[in-house]
Amino acid sequence: MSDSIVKVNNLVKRYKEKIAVDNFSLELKKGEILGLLGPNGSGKTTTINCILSLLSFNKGEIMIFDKEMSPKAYDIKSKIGVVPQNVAVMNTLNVYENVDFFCGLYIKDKNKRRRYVEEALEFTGLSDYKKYKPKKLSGGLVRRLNIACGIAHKPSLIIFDEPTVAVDPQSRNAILEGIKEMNRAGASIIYTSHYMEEVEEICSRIIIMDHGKKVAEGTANDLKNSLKIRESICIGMPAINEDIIKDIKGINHVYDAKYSEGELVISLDGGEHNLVHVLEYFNEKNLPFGHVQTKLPTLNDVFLEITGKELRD
Ligand SMILES: Nc1ncnc2c1ncn2[C@@H]1O[C@H](COP(=O)(O)OP(=O)(O)OP(=O)(O)O)[C@@H](O)[C@H]1O
Repeated sequence: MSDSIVKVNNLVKRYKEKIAVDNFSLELKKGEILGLLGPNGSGKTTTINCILSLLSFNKGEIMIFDKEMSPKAYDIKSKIGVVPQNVAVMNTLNVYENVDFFCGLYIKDKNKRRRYVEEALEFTGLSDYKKYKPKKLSGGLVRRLNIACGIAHKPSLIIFDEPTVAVDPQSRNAILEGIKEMNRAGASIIYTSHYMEEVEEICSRIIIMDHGKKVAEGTANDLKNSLKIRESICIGMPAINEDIIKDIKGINHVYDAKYSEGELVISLDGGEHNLVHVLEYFNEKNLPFGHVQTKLPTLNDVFLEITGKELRD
């Protein structure tokens, strides 16, 4: 078997006139956490649902564990864990029974199943809530239950579709740590999100989507290193004249300098010790200034440079 876990080739999915996924390809290799990052409506969930054969598609090919995926490929499905965007648990069952139900779809041996359910509850921090019905849990704990149900059968491929939407910071951190732990334990993971900080924190590789298309792919560093602007320096100033802006534009590696609303923003295309050079100039000219802040590029800057718009909602 190759080390390819999921391979999507030239996927096209239309909803009537609307093209939701447009010739999209991806490959998840063994041991990776692949991040699918894109704004709302960019096609992430549609792609995931096509990968899982929950949706039919118009064109393309989907291989999982080197086999063609199809709605009846039960041998493949038994090795996949899914944590859907919309919480999918049963309100009439308590926490333990929910996890036991989902685990029981794949694990028939009762003793093994009991152990797996206990491990999933422990892993998601739900051991103290076994008897609780979902309606009695906080939003963050329900999300953790959703995860426990998706991963209890110890799948080797796990797909998370925006698992931290509307989750408090403590549960969010627990979820992200848990995902890293599952990966260390051997699971290969696809993680969709529109939160760039999360994707950057946990993913070994990132694909950025927009309008159903792949617009960029690489590690977070690859993507940021591809930018023209590599650093920005923001300096608070009461006023500035055009000659000074012209001088600053002449400093080594300065790509642009703009002043608005009491702040000068200097963009740089590389170099080292840029702040020192800029402040030396300020000193030399005896220019008054307030706050000074340097900013490194983010994945939002990558998205902005490629698409001309912000990744954030
Ligand atoms: N059942 C449907 N019928 C018609 N259009 C749909 C349907 N489901 C999704 N779409 C459209 O397809 C596009 C992609 O949607 P999708 O839900 O895959 O995006 P997403 O990146 O997962 O967004 P979100 O983060 O909001 O879930 C959107 O324009 C959406 O409105």
